[in-house]
Amino acid sequence: MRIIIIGFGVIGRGLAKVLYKKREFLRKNYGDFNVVAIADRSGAIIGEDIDLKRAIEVKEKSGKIINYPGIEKSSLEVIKDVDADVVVEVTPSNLDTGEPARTHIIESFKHGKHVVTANKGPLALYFKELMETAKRYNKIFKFEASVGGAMPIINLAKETLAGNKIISIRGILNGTTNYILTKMEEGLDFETVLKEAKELGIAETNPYQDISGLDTAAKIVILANAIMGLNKTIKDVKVRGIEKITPEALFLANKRGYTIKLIGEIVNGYLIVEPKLIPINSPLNVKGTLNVAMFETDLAKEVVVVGRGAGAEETASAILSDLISIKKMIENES
Ligand SMILES: NC(=O)C1=CN([C@@H]2O[C@H](COP(=O)(O)OP(=O)(O)OC[C@H]3O[C@@H](n4cnc5c(N)ncnc54)[C@H](OP(=O)(O)O)[C@@H]3O)[C@@H](O)[C@H]2O)C=CC1
Ligand SMILES: N[C@@H](CC=O)C(=O)O
Ligand code: NA
Repeated sequence: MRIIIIGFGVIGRGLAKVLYKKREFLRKNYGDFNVVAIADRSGAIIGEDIDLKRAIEVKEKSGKIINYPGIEKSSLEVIKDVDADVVVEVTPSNLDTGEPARTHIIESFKHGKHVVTANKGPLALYFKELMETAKRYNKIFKFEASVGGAMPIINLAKETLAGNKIISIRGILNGTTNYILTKMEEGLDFETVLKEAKELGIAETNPYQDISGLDTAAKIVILANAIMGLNKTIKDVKVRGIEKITPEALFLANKRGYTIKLIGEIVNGYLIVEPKLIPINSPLNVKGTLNVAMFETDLAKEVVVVGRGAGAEETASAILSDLISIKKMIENES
């Protein structure tokens, strides 16, 4: 499989590290996964035998992939010109415009590439358009990493819960805010923990998206559209974040047998994100960067999934599973 990586930040490099580290395991079990181009805002490297280890080192040391050395080529030129099977789109989620990812994804389909993304922006703003474009160009579009990181949720609903009517979903879908609330519950202050979250690489490029609840809002829009057949955008979500939650509030909640969690929920067609009091013994009371989702379904009844919602390797796990799934689909077709 020939792969183009657009975006070489925490997640792009995380995927490159996993493809490098597990290359023998992957070759033995699934065949070859060859990265033939990597692009960031400085330019791109293109080649049949890119040294992923060196590409990661150059990026981490200098911040620019062009120092590999690479060439001054835009992401769009890479998408159009490079022969590849799939584009992995992992640029920042822009929840106002969905760009540059929306254009990257559409141009990938138009130029014969399947797409795997972790980017919530275009999915939360232009879901219907992207799905229709993928269909028009007969391309596969997978985005498991966009909701809950490593936590299986989209593919779980589409495959293992296939045939079920998903009546409601509620859960914790943002690892950064859950990490912050967990550490504040241990007495640490907000600013200290937000700094830690950024250093862990779990926060958004613009962490306001995490704190404000907008990242969670984007994710419940993706779930509503992708697995509940609704047609929503982020503008349909009632959103409140954790800006006003203090260690004192958490302490008082704990004294009464509760904790406070940022909950996203889809129920009766309504999409809501807000901090909620959760009983200490609830399945929703998960810690750190963990995410949790509680499905209510007609046949399987209640289903709860838990997993790490953020992080380089964790998110790369979801991207890799989508890549493997596409590889199997295109090999079965040939
Ligand atoms: N971090 C996490 O745990 C998770 C993140 N995600 C999503 O994954 C995506 C990437 O996140 P993350 O890696 O953390 O973000 P980073 O900010 O670490 O990396 C973003 C990368 O995109 C590059 N980029 C920006 N604009 C362009 C462009 N026009 N063309 C090519 N490259 C571009 C940046 O380039 P440059 O380096 O030159 O600035 C950078 O390399 C986001 O959409 C995020 O929401 C999803 C799940 C988990
Ligand atoms: N910033 C996000 C990353 C994954 O989507 C989070 O903290 O969950
Ligand atoms: Na996921």
